[in-house]
Amino acid sequence: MADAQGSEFRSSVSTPTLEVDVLVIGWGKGGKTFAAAMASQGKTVAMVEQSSDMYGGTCINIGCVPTKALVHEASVRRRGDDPHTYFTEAVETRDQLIAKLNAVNFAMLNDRDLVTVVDGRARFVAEREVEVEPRGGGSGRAEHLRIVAETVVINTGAVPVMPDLPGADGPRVHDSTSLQHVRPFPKRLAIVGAGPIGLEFASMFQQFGSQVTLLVRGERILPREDADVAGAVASVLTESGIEIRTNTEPTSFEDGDSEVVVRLDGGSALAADAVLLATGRRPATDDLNLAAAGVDIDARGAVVVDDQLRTTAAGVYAMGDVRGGLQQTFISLDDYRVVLDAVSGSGERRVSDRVGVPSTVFITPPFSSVGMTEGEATEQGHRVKTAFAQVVDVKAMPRPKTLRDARGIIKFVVDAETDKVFGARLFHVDSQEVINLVALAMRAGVTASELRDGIWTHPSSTEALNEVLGQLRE
Ligand SMILES: Cc1cc2nc3c(=O)[nH]c(=O)nc-3n(C[C@H](O)[C@H](O)[C@H](O)COP(=O)(O)OP(=O)(O)OC[C@H]3O[C@@H](n4cnc5c(N)ncnc54)[C@H](O)[C@@H]3O)c2cc1C
Ligand SMILES: NC(=O)c1ccc[n+]([C@@H]2O[C@H](COP(=O)([O-])OP(=O)(O)OC[C@H]3O[C@@H](n4cnc5c(N)ncnc54)[C@H](O)[C@@H]3O)[C@@H](O)[C@H]2O)c1
Repeated sequence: MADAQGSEFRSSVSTPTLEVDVLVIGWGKGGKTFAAAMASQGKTVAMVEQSSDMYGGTCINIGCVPTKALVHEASVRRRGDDPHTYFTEAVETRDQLIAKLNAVNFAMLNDRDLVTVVDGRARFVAEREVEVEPRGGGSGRAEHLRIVAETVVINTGAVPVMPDLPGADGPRVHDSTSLQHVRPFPKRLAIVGAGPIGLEFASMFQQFGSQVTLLVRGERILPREDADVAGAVASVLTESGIEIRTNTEPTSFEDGDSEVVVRLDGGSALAADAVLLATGRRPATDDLNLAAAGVDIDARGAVVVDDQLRTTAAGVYAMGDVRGGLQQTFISLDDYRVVLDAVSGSGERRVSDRVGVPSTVFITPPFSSVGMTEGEATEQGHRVKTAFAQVVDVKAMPRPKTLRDARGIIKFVVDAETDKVFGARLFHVDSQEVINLVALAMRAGVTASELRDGIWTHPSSTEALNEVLGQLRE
């Protein structure tokens, strides 16, 4: 019997079975795009998502978009605004935006005749066969179901790594999701970990009015960056009022009547109103019973894939955070392109084709990077030319001054022999946009001289290229 969505149902006394061409487990960026593409090709598709709060995935609901909405609200707060009231209103603005995006994402798949949205948690019971434990409260199909498919995509994302320390499960200790709705607003916030989440929340909460202490395990933040670049970022954060404590990590969290005390190795302690554990995210594979599907995972729990994102089981692919590698939305999206090509294209696109992958950490101003650092390029034996400029000194770049934020630096690392760009670090307003231009130049083999002599709009942050790339020295 075919249901309204065109998928075949086999009813047994025990559990009804849905047979589809394509099963996507988890509403991540890559998976949802793949589901829509497959339906456009006339395939029947089942999308299983464990929470209606997550239609659209991490990025839309708890990751990139809501945090960047909060980053923006924090950056336009005036000094006189009461932090508690201002934060409460900012969270309401965030919530309204996210509710809309969640609904749009649900409709984007659910409105398609060939797609069945299933509300529940999927668990493999055999090769390309899952059982779904239903979850109520959503708008999709919520019933105990088996789903059998020809092609399966695992797109279950990642979950926070919470250190196994006494008190880490206390009421004032948060992950990046719960801190977005923290009540009351924390006057003092301690953040453990200085990856993208730790840095972004430190910058954001400092601007909302918290006294932020950033606890860094190593000797400095951004340990993989050149020392001049990492030092410039640390200086701006420190000058904005964030306390950065290096070479330290917590040993326990003691919850009291009105505060939490963070005990640190070395014997010192820190009192705070809230703690953020920003200690990394690991692939969400624990409950998938992947062994039943013949899908291998590595020591970190990531699904093992080849260069075209095939798992160790025929017909089963993995995309995004769950397969290890860079945890970024645009990587999940590019994973979709690789799998689409493997399933229904020329089959030539590969993960290893990627060149010049940019990224931005959304502190204020944003810190954007692409390609190699100076240290990496010289370690590889290249002769390099570099340029390093303070944004405030770049005369051909009035844009940051018009926005009243001329903080930051620009660094370029260029091949002294070919004039091609090895890498760039842009730490200034608009850098999240300019870095994409530099990445494209790297991919297309555009030289540093061509970027230097480019015609760019005025006043824009891109204009910095005219001046800074004129300062390259060996
Ligand atoms: C606070 C924060 C800020 C971030 N900011 C940025 C940023 O600015 N830019 C950027 O590029 N990246 C950012 N990231 C990273 C980015 O959000 C992720 O890399 C990206 O969303 C991963 O997408 P994905 O396709 O792997 O899956 P996800 O979007 O994580 O989706 C996985 C889905 O699977 C569901 N699921 C899990 N298990 C099951 C199961 N068994 N059955 C059914 N459903 C299941 C989950 O509920 C979830 O909806 C941020 C992350 C966080 C946490
Ligand atoms: N703008 C963006 O692109 C963006 C923003 C947010 C998150 N993300 C993605 O989300 C993922 C998770 O971010 P994250 O910042 O949580 O992870 P991360 O792995 O980048 O950083 C975690 C940090 O916590 C430290 N740490 C771990 N355990 C610790 C402990 N017990 N004590 C002290 N320090 C400890 C680590 O040394 C590390 O510096 C990242 O991979 C990132 O790509 C991206």
